[in-house]
Amino acid sequence: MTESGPPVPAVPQPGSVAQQRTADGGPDPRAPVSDWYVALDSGPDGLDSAEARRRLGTYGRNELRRQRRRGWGREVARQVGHPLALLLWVAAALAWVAGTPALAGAILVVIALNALFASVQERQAERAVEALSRYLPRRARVHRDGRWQEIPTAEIVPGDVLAVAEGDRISADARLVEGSVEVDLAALTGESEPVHRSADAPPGEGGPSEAANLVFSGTNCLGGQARALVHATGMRTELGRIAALSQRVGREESPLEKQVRRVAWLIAAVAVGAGLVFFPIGVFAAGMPIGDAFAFAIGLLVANVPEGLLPTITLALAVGVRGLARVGAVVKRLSAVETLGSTDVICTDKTGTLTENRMRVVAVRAAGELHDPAPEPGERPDPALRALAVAVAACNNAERERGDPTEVAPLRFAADLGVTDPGHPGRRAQFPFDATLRLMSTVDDHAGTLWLHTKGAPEAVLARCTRVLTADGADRPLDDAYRRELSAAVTAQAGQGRRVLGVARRRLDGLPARRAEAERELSFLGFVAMVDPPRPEVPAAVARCHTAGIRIVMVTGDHGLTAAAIARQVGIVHGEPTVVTGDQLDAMSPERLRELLARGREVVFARVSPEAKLHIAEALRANHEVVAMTGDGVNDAPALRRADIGVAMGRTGTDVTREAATMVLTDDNFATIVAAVAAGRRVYDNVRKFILYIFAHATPEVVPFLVFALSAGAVPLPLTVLQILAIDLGTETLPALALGREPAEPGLMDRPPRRRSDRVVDGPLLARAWGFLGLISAVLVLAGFFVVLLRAGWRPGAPTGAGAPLHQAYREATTMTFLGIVACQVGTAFAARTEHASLRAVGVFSNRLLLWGIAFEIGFAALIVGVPPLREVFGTRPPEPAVLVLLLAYPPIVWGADELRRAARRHQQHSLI
Ligand SMILES: Nc1ncnc2c1ncn2[C@@H]1O[C@H](COP(=O)(O)OP(=O)(O)OP(=O)(O)O)[C@@H](O)[C@H]1O
Repeated sequence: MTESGPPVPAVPQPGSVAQQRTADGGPDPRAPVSDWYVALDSGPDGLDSAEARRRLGTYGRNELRRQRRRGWGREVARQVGHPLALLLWVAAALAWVAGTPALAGAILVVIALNALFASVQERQAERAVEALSRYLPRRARVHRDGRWQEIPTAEIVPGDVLAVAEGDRISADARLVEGSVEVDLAALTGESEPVHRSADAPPGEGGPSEAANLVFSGTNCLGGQARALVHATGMRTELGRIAALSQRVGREESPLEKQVRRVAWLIAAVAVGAGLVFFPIGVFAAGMPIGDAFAFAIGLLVANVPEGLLPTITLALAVGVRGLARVGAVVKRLSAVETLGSTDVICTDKTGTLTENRMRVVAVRAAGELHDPAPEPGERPDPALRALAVAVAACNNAERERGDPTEVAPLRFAADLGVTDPGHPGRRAQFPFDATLRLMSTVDDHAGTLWLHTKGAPEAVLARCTRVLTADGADRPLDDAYRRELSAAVTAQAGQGRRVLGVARRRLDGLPARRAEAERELSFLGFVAMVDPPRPEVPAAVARCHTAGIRIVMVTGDHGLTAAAIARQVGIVHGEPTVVTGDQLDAMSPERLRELLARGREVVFARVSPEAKLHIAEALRANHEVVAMTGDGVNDAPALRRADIGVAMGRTGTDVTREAATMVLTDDNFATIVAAVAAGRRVYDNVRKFILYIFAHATPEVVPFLVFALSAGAVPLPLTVLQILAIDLGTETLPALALGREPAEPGLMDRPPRRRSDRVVDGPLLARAWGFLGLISAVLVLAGFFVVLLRAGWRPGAPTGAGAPLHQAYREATTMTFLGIVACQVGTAFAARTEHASLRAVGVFSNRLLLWGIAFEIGFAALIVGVPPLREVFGTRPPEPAVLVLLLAYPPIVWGADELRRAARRHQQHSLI
């Protein structure tokens, strides 16, 4: 292979694979491996970096190209055809037919602006989700330059030799050249039943996905280990061909969005109803000209159809997603943000999530003697201690500083005793760690003698031991009394929160065929006990959960006492928790489990197999709790899928769990889950804030109209159609958006989780919006209106139409109403910033965007009132300065009243406690 050589074709080479391709053009799996190496100009050692780089240039990155996004035109067209927009189209048509083309034009502008706005928001939301892949770079192990290297999967090229191991998501199409694996082809075939793929398997009949020696991009390895020769990458893979993943990021509507959609329709119906009711009242009771009444009815309808609500919520969720990614929690669905906020229970692993996963051996017991793991200088270990060190060094897949910490720590301990086994030259076979058996064994040839070395959970190891090694290196039978003594010694270590590994061995005469045959009649060598300190930030995060009414259930594969001790150390439990072991769990009926998990109980699950986690998730959900569950291994995937929020570990977790999870923690840290819950609560709160804000204007808009109607026209209409439109679709938009970015309110994590059944728009919200903020605003606004009219000498029933002497005063009065509503909405915006706390607690100026939004609101209103051509369009005329100054009082009155209301509520709640 030379750097300047011609590009290497992925498959075709005369006389080899090329001539044996299958009918659909794929390589023929029947060709021997040697032919494949030739065809791909590679070898068992893979490529060198220079060649790989060159091929990357030739074949491109190993990525699935996304289907092109919808173009702007189509996106806007979609928004223009949105059902709520259709309502506006009807209104525009009616306005046109009724002979008010100006209004029809205004409505068209509204439709266009809304469509544009919604498209921008949706795009931003989509981008936020797509950008998440940056936070979760996928990596793969390939053999290059004569050694195994980790590279980004996008850089895999045809000819690479790829390592495939349990939990990996396979990232290219490849031919197995060594080993065998269980794979889940669901992404390709839809079949989720795992299939066996082996380098030596005879290829099956049928399409390439049935070939028993091929693996494919996008499928998951559920077990085993293999090496594979990559033959297709990127869009040339089977997956690329069917383009299953090349679609846009899937987006299902979240419950919140569904609720809001329903609310939007309800309000639209109310708006239409209001328009319909107004028309006859305007014409018959108030004697309005039919055309004016019609125009006003349409205006009322247009102003109140909440067409911007849904995209705004989508954007708020997307902003939440982006914020979460920054704190280390990558969520894969927008709706997850919202679910997170209502989390009732977090089921968490222990190792690595609550603890640092940095193990250190602190005690060793061999031949009945407890040793300090650090030997005195020059000390020579006795034969039993040495045998133990040899066993843990051999039965180990870590390198000195790299690998599973449960393996690194014993390896370091053995090295301190002068025992190492780098590269395991004598290893003949391996039974990898099995989380259900809790054992790992290797068969090692040491100086011509074949040994089985086993390490694992002490009770699992002891159950397979019949003998024990004594200090002088002799074997003696393991009697019951000694068994009890050993168990007590293990218990003493576990009770201090230590992880204990039992170690044993057996002399073999030949390679055992099956695991059960090998792991029996062992000779017990002793145990090592390790500490794994809790992460420093965890106790505070646990305390935060408790004040937030969120329960934490520890679910671990570790010993019950170890689990309980760590749970106590980090504050998850306070007294003696109920410790339920995996065996007890398996024997339990679903009802009993539900009862056990009922609220208020302190439960720790220990020695639990990953499969049992599924039952825990199910029981909690059956108790109507919203469950977040962590996991890292392949077998955790079903439980993660079953939980409301499956949480995978980004660092130590497997690709398979990451795939199954809703949220991936880039730092594996429990505290990040809690931060994510807080973020979820904040997003939900903010959605309520802007709904409150945009609902509040309804009262000051509708009450003047009621006054007009009830007075049978003696009081003129205090607001014109276009002025209503200017408020609802102009001045108010930016402050509403800014409320979606509010910082968290103090006390966010001091209240219990929201119930699943809670509605985002509920009675108290409506009462506050319409009955409190809205009503105060309506009173102020009407006061301003009447002040202007009365100062001009108006009396009820006096004509105010065009040409009447009072017409200019009437224009000033409607302008005062318009400005009054704007001013009140400024106060409402500040009030809406908090639901419970005082604004001082969050900081009056802490939401910069809102300040800009309000500046825009005031600027926009000033233009409408101040610029002569706009005055003509909107029918405005600036009132006298002496009246205008009244407006300055409106925001503080509205806001202050709400501050008092909140203070009173806080006081009431406080005295209830
Ligand atoms: N590499 C290993 N070799 C042998 N035994 C192991 C190994 N890793 C863990 N064990 C044993 O198996 C038990 C369960 O381990 P497992 O990996 O299932 O739990 P875990 O996932 O680390 O714990 P947690 O669920 O708290 O994260 C451990 O307590 C230990 O006794």
